[in-house]
Amino acid sequence: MTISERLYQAAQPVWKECLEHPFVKGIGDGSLPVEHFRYYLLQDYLYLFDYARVFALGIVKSHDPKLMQFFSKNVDNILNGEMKIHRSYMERLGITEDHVFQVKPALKNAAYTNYMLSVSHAGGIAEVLVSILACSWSYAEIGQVLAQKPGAAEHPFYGEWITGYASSEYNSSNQSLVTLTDKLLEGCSEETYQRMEDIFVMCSRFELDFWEMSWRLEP
Ligand SMILES: Cc1ncc(CN)c(N)n1
Repeated sequence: MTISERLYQAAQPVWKECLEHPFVKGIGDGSLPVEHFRYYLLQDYLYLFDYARVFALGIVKSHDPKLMQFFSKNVDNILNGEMKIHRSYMERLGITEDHVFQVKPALKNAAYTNYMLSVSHAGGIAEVLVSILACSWSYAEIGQVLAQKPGAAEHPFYGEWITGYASSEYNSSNQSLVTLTDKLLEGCSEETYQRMEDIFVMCSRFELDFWEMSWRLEP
């Protein structure tokens, strides 16, 4: 098995809980109350700024110009790509960016982003990659699974979120992270792999926490 296949298998029990979470199922069948999604949208917009900072640490920690360009492109993909989904919903919900910046990150949101930033500051490129990979990959999987539900991608409100994360653009960006992770960690010691798996599974658990936090509208 490749490194990424081992990581994927290690996180499957948690990702299965994410796919079965009522918040995620509510997006898939259109039953999610909009106020829950509104809460999630605000928290996730704040989250993505820190997520972009983790990618920026990849630039700081790289000595290979090609790697710096890779991480720089991903910072742009978030700030000017993925966040377009959020800005579109903000417009539909009448939320200004000024309002978003008055919102405080919820406890579990701050815990997640500070964990990713902490392991990435302390570690090297590999730690940066595996801390962002659970985020990127779990959403690619959720997007693909929800898009296969009859009518889900056509839902007048949640369809845009589903098609965004099921898009070939998002999935090819995710695949580039998977490929780079396998390349950088190929032949690593079992001790190094275990350290990476611990980070990947921890971030997967934070992903599940983020859905639960959004379902319960937690402060
Ligand atoms: C909490 C979270 N995790 C992952 C993603 C997908 N980049 C996201 N937008 N938000």
